[in-house]
Order: sequence, then structure tokens, then C-alpha cells
Amino acid sequence: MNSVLEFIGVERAYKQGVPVLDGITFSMAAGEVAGLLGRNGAGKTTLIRIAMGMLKPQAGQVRVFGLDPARDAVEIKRRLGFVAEDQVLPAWARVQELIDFHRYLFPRWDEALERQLAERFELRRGEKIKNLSKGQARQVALLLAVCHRPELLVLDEPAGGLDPVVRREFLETSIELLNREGTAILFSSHHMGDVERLAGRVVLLDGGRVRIDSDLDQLRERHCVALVSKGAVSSAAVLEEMPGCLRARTQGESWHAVFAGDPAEVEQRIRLGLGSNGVRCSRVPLEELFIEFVGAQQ
Ligand SMILES: Nc1ncnc2c1ncn2[C@@H]1O[C@H](COP(=O)(O)OP(=O)(O)OP(=O)(O)O)[C@@H](O)[C@H]1O
Repeated sequence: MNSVLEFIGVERAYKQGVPVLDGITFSMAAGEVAGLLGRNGAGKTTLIRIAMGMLKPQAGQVRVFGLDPARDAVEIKRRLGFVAEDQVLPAWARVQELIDFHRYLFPRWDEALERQLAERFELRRGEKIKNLSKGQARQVALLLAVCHRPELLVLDEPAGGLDPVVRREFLETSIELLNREGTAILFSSHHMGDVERLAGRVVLLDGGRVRIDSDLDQLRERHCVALVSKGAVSSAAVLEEMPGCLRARTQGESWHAVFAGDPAEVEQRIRLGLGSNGVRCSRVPLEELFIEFVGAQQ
């Protein structure tokens, strides 16, 4: 088994009887980049905290590099990079002092990568953390998490607090660069554009469970949106009864329906079913799929 990260039936509740995670099972292999998606409160941070050994599952198991985060924390930390959603760095420390400390802790520290990122982020090495903006402090945390070239990088909302230019810089330089060398990366995000650009796979949490675990291209190829003229069909319910329809709703003069299947094949099927040409099918952007899967349920 060469999983770098594995969740097996993980359960966790904060209040008895109100499960946040209700049997999460998925694993990641070396080199994979997965976007962890879910609405606010879906349990992404809770799952990440469990993987980091900061929280224990109440049932099930988690393995990082095949090891138990509760027992083998030191070995795991040596090979792991992690930035929390609310990462706090010591306010009194200077940027350079933190970099030096990490370089000392991690024999595999990559000075070339450190210089490259520091330059791109325009880091003020002599500045104290307390004088940095939230986004600048986050850049430092990100640099500290990646320069020892971890085998697994876990980022909880890496874009939080970063402006779009810096966000793209960070994501594209460090995520792509690290991944090219085989680092597995799990990042939670509400930015579907980032996920579409960078992740090969998406894991969507909903209702305490893994609602989708799919290769991103396959997910997009296997779903489409159909715009059906209201002249062709009397209600959304008619569309929802058709095979493969996930959801249908009104949109101006048309019905808007998401179907599982290839656009050309679904379009043909609806045309035949309705005996009408008032149908147009196209691919669905990830954001729209996300809304279709989890938007109507809460
Ligand atoms: N320490 C805690 N004590 C009690 N409830 C908690 C605690 N931490 C999280 N929760 C609850 O658990 C649920 C999942 O929270 P979590 O932070 O894991 O979600 P998330 O998917 O990361 O959300 P977001 O996208 O908003 O960051 C929420 O309902 C939250 O209120």
C-alpha cells in the first residue's frame, strides 16, 4: 500500500448525536493533487485536523505515510508540510529568524526554493511578524511549510487573505513546483477556479460523507447542463424524471437541468424523449456542479 494519506471510516462529532464526519473514507497516492471541497461547516478543517494529529477520530482510522498521527507525530512532521486556516506565527519573531529556525529543523531545506519564493512574495526578511499584513504573514507560513520539500503538503484554505496576484503566484509556483517532484497535495478551497486549475482530483464533503471523489476531468466529462425551452416541456419535474437528471430548475425562458452524461449524448436523448429540438447541452463549470450537488440540501 503506497498511500501517503488514508482515511478509513473516520467519524467525528463535537456535540453528541451531531456528526460532523460520518464515515469518511478516501486515500491519496504520491503525486496526487486533490481539492477538498464542501460548504461552510462541511467538516474540511475537522478532517484536516484529524490528519494532522491535532484531533482524534471517535471512530475509524487515519494513516499518514502508513503511520498513526497520534503515535508517530515526529516522523510524520519531518515529511509533511501544513498550513492551517488560522495559522499563527510568533508575533515577536522576524521573518528571517523563522526561516533560520526551520532550516535548522529540516535537513532537507531547499535554499533555492526559499530564495525563489521569498523573491516572488517580496518578503521583508528583516521585518517582525507583527508588522506584516495578514496576507504577508500567510506567505511566510506557506514558505515555511514547503521549503523542506515535504512528501505531503496539506493546505487549509491556502488562498485565505491573499490577493489574486499573490494567490496565483503561490499556488502556481509552490504547488506546481512541488508536485512536479512527486509531492502529494491536499488543499481545501472555496475557489473553484484554483481547484480547476491545479487539482487533478476533487473530494467533496457533504452531510458528513464523501459525496464525490473523482478525477476532475472525468467529473466534468460525465456531467452537462441542459437548457430546455419552456415551450418544449411544461415543468422541471418532467426533466427530473428523465434518466440521469440530477436537478432541474427554472431559468428565465428555459429550464436549466444538470445531467450525468456526455453533452451530445444527453442532448440527443432529451430531444428524442421530448420530441423537440428546443434543447442545448454544454459542459458544466465546477462551481456550477458544486452548487448542483450541495446547494439545494441545506
Ligand atoms: N471546536 C469545535 N467545537 C464545536 N464545534 C466545532 C468545532 N470546530 C468545528 N465545529 C463545528 O463543526 C462543523 C465543521 O466545521 P469545520 O471547521 O470542520 O468546517 P469547514 O468545512 O472547514 O468549514 P469552512 O469552509 O467554513 O472553513 C461546523 O458546524 C462547526 O461549527
